[in-house]
Amino acid sequence: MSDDYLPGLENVIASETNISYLDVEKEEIVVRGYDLIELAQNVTYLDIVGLLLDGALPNPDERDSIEEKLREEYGLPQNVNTILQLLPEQADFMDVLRTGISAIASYDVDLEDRSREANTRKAIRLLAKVPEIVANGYRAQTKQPFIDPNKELSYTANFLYMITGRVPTKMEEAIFDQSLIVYSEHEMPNSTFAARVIASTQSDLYGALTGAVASLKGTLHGGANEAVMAMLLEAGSEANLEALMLNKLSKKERIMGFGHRVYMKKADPRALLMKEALAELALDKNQLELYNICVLGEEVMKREKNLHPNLDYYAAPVYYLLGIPIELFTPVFLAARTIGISAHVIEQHDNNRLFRPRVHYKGPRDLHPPQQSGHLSRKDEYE
Ligand SMILES: CC(=O)SCCNC(=O)CCNC(=O)[C@H](O)C(C)(C)COP(=O)(O)OP(=O)(O)OC[C@H]1O[C@@H](n2cnc3c(N)ncnc32)[C@H](O)[C@@H]1OP(=O)(O)O
Ligand SMILES: O=C([O-])CC(=O)C(=O)O
Repeated sequence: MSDDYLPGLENVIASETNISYLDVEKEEIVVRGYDLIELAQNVTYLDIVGLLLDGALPNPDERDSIEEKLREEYGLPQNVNTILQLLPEQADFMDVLRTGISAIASYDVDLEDRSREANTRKAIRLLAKVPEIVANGYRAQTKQPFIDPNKELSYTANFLYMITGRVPTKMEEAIFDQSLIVYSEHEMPNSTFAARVIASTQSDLYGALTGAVASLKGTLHGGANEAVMAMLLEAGSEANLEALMLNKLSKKERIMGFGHRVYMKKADPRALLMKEALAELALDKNQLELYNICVLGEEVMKREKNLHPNLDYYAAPVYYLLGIPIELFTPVFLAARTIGISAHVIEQHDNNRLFRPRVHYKGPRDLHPPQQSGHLSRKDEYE
């Protein structure tokens, strides 16, 4: 047994993978051989779905076929919608999503089949249904009618439409699609690791994704995008944001949306892309003040802590301007990441080794319980 202990498994290699790798030196997020940022600038989210599931970028016919399969899987069982409606009003939307994903598992006739073909079918089913759980979960909680998926719209436009009730403009659709790509896959974050750990017991994809939802909810991970928006709104102006951030830092509080376990003092390339998207969107929507506030926040953190923004910092205001309710920012992240996590679960099932690490035990040894007189041992009771 190795004696090395690295808290938080920092820099520990936990898997071999053909899916993705963060090459921090080259500032590249390698996804199946491509640079994720270059992909986000040139292809669509459904191309990424094909790439992650099949290992190669789909041609236009193959992409259409993926979209067709997704459309065939649109729709939630009525009972699942009822479950979403029965959750209490104060339910957190990541908990709603976790419940919804857990509930649809029981409707899958392939549930116990771990073959690549069955897992791929499950991944497509999840990709079709998770956006609807996100949208319906929100609509149920806010007492609004559900919006049926619109098969005339692209996968991406339909996702936004089910949330906001409005067909997005071409520009909004393109920016949302780009955000789904940059959120789609990121090597071995806590949520993907959680999913692989679960899958390594030969548990199913739905269970692994459900565990990943719980992981992603935390503010040190996906939950940061909602916390970022809360901070930006609380500030409301550049002057206030600087004061707010300095106050938090003086109290040794973390500023959400900054820092990263792997990038550390380097920039997250995805944040830079979302910053560009924010500039475009802010200009289009006459909201340049929001863009300027964000840029100032970035400058303050660079100056005070030499920390860069991560994806969540710039994705948050982008989602805000797209009209997505703040409580859905992290659920949308999970929806986008469903494909990456599915690819990891499939890879884990294809080449499995049970995760079962050891510990450095630091507790006491050689203690004994008090020997109570009159207390019958189980053996005595049966004699
Ligand atoms: C898409 C995503 O999930 S990206 C992550 C989203 N999460 C966030 O944005 C939450 C805010 N960020 C953080 O809490 C951290 O940067 C993490 C959790 C993402 C990474 O943390 P770790 O790798 O564990 O870094 P660690 O906690 O060791 O921090 C190193 C130093 O930077 C500081 N630091 C790191 N992030 C921040 C931050 N956001 N605000 C203030 N200080 C920070 C730490 O206080 C620490 O300082 P110290 O050495 O003086 O004690
Ligand atoms: O990689 C991580 O640890 C967190 C992250 O940025 C992501 O999941 O997108």
